[in-house]
Amino acid sequence: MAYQYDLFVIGAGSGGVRASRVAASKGYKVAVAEGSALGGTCVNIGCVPKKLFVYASEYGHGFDEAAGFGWKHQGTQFNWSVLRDNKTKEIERLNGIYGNLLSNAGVELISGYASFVDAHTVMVDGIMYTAERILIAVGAKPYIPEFNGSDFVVSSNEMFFLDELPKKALVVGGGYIAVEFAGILNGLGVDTALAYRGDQLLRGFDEDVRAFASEEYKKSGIDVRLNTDVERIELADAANKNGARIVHFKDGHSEEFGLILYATGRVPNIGSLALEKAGVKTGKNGAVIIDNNFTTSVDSVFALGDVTDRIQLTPVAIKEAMALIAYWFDGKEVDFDYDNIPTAVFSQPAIGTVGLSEQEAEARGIDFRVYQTDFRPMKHTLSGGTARSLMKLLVNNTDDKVIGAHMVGDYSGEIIQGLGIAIKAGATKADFDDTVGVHPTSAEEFVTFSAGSLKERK
Ligand SMILES: Cc1cc2nc3c(=O)[nH]c(=O)nc-3n(C[C@H](O)[C@H](O)[C@H](O)COP(=O)(O)OP(=O)(O)OC[C@H]3O[C@@H](n4cnc5c(N)ncnc54)[C@H](O)[C@@H]3O)c2cc1C
Ligand SMILES: NC(=O)c1ccc[n+]([C@@H]2O[C@H](COP(=O)([O-])OP(=O)(O)OC[C@H]3O[C@@H](n4cnc5c(N)ncnc54)[C@H](O)[C@@H]3O)[C@@H](O)[C@H]2O)c1
Repeated sequence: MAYQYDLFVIGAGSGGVRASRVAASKGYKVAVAEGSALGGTCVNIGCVPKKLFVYASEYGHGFDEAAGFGWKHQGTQFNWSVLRDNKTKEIERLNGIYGNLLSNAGVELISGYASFVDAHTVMVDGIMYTAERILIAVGAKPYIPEFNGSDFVVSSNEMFFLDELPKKALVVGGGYIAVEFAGILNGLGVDTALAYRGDQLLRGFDEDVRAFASEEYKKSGIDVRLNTDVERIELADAANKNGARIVHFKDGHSEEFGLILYATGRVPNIGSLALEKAGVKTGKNGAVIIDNNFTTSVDSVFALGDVTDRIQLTPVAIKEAMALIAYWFDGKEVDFDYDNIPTAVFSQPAIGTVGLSEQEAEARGIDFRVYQTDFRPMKHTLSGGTARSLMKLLVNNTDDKVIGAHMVGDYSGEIIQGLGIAIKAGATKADFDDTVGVHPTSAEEFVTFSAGSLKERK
């Protein structure tokens, strides 16, 4: 049977743009449907605007720190609408670039939300499109638990377009988004509380990293409240929907906040797809079930990125798209390595991590040793700041290979990328030791760890 397209991609986000553009450049006839702005979550309401906000909020601390270096200024003023609108202009510029990338590659862009008609047909705005292959790359959306007053909270989506910044905010959650936005708000001068229901923030990260980061967040001015859960929320003035909210916590105390951000996870964004019409099976939280080659329960339908609920990171969605392209065009079975994915949390201070945490290495029964240090970064000898940095290296005793690297401190995200290459290439502790340090940097600690830094493990 002849189809209109070789490939129809649903969603022009991180994974969908890469897959459609590369497939078209290799000769496929490709269309991509996008219901919102080009570039998806990362470009519009994720990584990129978030990082711009992080830069903005770092200045909030920078003015204070500058005095020790001789700078004097007469007070400071922050204008939220300037930041918000400059950010939006930059994102619109990026939307244009994504449009050009797609059209230059010969991809047909169809504006609107697509839904399945059958295993080879989708519909957008009442028009049917047939394709030999259909790729689901619709990403994820915020999950907010339902409770009395959950209508009075916002998700990260709204944080990028607020009319104004509140004086006092509550962030609920303990993952990437919660700690990043708590840092942003705090740096921009908002009195910020971060409430997490568990014992410690950032579940899944190395325990030393979690404890250290949490202390640093407190030092930076965030009111970190662990073992804290919200019972219900109400408007302070029922007639003013945009006004203050009163949060009633489960421990019985109540408090007023101008804004409440729920950063309680993200779930696959399958609501508009009518997957059942194609027979595509889903699992927990609606994640599209795929095999190693990103093929769903239906041979002609594929899925990648956040909608599969594996690792929700932009470079992962992009790499998955490239692996799928190699599978389609070179017949190469996919062997995607989900180990050793470097990642950064752009909190303040930032966290960089790659490889195993101490707890994961223990759980795998590996015989390993840990080098660890924490120190006052050179900048703070004059800044008056009290922030410290943490660095940690895990080494397998059997073959001397470095199996994990973790850092809390300025530039962690930048530093961890290089360590990711070394660990992926199988570098040993001896290779790290043989590498000449870059002086004076924090990063050089990773190549100068000696027996004196060995951690005594329980
Ligand atoms: C606040 C925040 C900060 C983040 N920061 C980082 C970071 O710093 N680094 C990092 O690596 N990752 C970060 N992420 C995660 C990253 O954004 C995602 O992992 C990545 O965007 C996933 O790409 P994707 O292609 O799976 O989906 P997306 O990029 O979400 O793209 C999916 C697209 O599909 C469209 N769509 C949905 N349904 C339909 C339909 N039926 N028809 C047509 N189009 C549809 C959507 O509008 C969207 O444009 C962040 C996420 C958030 C929310
Ligand atoms: N820098 C980055 O690379 C970056 C930044 C932001 C997001 N992301 C990606 O996006 C994903 C989603 O981020 P996220 O922070 O929303 O999710 P997350 O899964 O990292 O964290 C969700 C948090 O909400 C808590 N939670 C869940 N249900 C709750 C409830 N009912 N009440 C109170 N707390 C609850 C969880 O315990 C957890 O601490 C991340 O896992 C990450 O992969 C990456």
